[in-house]
Amino acid sequence: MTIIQFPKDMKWGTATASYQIEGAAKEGGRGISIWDTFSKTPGKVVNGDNGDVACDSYHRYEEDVEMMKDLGIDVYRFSVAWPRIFPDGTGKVNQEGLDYYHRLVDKLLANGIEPMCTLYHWDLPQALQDKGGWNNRETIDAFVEYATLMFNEFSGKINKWLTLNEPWCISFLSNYIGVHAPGNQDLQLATQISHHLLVAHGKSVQKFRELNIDGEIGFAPNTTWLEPFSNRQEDIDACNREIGWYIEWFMDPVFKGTYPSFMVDWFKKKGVELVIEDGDMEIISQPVDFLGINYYTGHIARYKENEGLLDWELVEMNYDRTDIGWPIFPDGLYNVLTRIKESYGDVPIYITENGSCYNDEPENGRVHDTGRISYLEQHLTALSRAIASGVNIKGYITWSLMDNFEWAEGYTMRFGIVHVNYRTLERTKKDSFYWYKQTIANNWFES
Ligand SMILES: N=NNCCOCCOc1ccc(-c2cn(C[C@@H]3NC[C@@H](O)[C@H]3O)nn2)cc1
Repeated sequence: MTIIQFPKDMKWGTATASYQIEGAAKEGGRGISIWDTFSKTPGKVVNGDNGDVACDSYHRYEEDVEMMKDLGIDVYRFSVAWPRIFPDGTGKVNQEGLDYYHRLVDKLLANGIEPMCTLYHWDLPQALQDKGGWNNRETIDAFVEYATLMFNEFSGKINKWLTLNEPWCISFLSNYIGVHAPGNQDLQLATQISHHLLVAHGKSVQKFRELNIDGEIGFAPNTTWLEPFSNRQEDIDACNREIGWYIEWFMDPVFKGTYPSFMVDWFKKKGVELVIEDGDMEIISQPVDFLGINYYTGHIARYKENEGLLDWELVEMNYDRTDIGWPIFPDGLYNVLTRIKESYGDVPIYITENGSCYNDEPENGRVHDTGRISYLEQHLTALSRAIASGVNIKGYITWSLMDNFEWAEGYTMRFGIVHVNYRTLERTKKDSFYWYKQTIANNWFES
């Protein structure tokens, strides 16, 4: 047996997001989001599931914070529903919305848990989408207005802020691949949106500095890893294009002030013409205090001419898979983190999402999610290797505290360390909850 030990100042946490857990979609003055619209569009979400009730965390947040207290976490990463604050996206502020997040944050602080707030986790006010959404540069200004209000309202209570969650999902998954809201399938549109998102990120960081807000700010790109099937340059290049679509496309602008030329050239070949206004890249490359990294899975791949957007295909290597079908590929987490360190230096990193889908159900009041424990062991081992190789890891935040609305998969895919009965809303701590609790208490685990 091996002891996997973590640094003494390691922070441990859990993550959720507003649309996925809150419910109360028509309460407290909340406006409509693009996920309310998308989930109610036939065929978009499995079983026609939606976030009207979800985990009802809007009403049950006190119980949820008490579970976090029992878990012993240092930090809770949640997101704010923009439509609860600005029901029309901009203009009139909804005080009931602010009051809800004050109740949540106050409960966290009273229990010694640090709030980490994600400002945008995909639930754009529909009113803004009706005016072009992220393709309209006015949405950038609306985001800065929203961020400014939140910075001022919660200054002194919230000290860790994330501007955007998974800009690759917001832009490409939602506007090119089209499986997330608003469901467009247009590469030019998606690429331009990715740029507007980065400008919105940079402008809100600028505002954070101007307001002299006490705390730290970053953003949370999602990442993936493709291992080349051979050492042929065409296989290596193909894998670098997919990895670069998630990592360099979003991190080079923030940390280097430019888009990666190998990706710009590739997108240009696909007919994309990015419109960059004077000053955009200077705004985007505002220094951040930390980087959130989300990682779930990786693959083996090789070059295949004219295959998909980036000319690669999967090579099936019969890796174990979680219940959502994603290969279990912990070395990918190590590879992503060391690539980021090599490219961008000693930027402080929180793993802001890492977790697995296992759909185990309760048996006699227990949920024996052994697969999730194994996934955590493997990925925390990879994380400890990255720390040993010098990556500046400040904390690990697992996705997710509880089962919740998994976007296009609805409630069919469970990522929580706490089981949720969606009929009764009863919470049941899974075996992985108790494993994670012990790991947090020890700051080590036996593998
Ligand atoms: N690359 N080419 N793809 C081609 C075809 O893709 C089809 C589907 O793709 C994807 C890619 C990525 C995801 C995904 C989901 N989560 C989990 C959430 N993270 C934020 C939090 O809210 C969690 O719920 N993270 N990532 C889903 C679907």
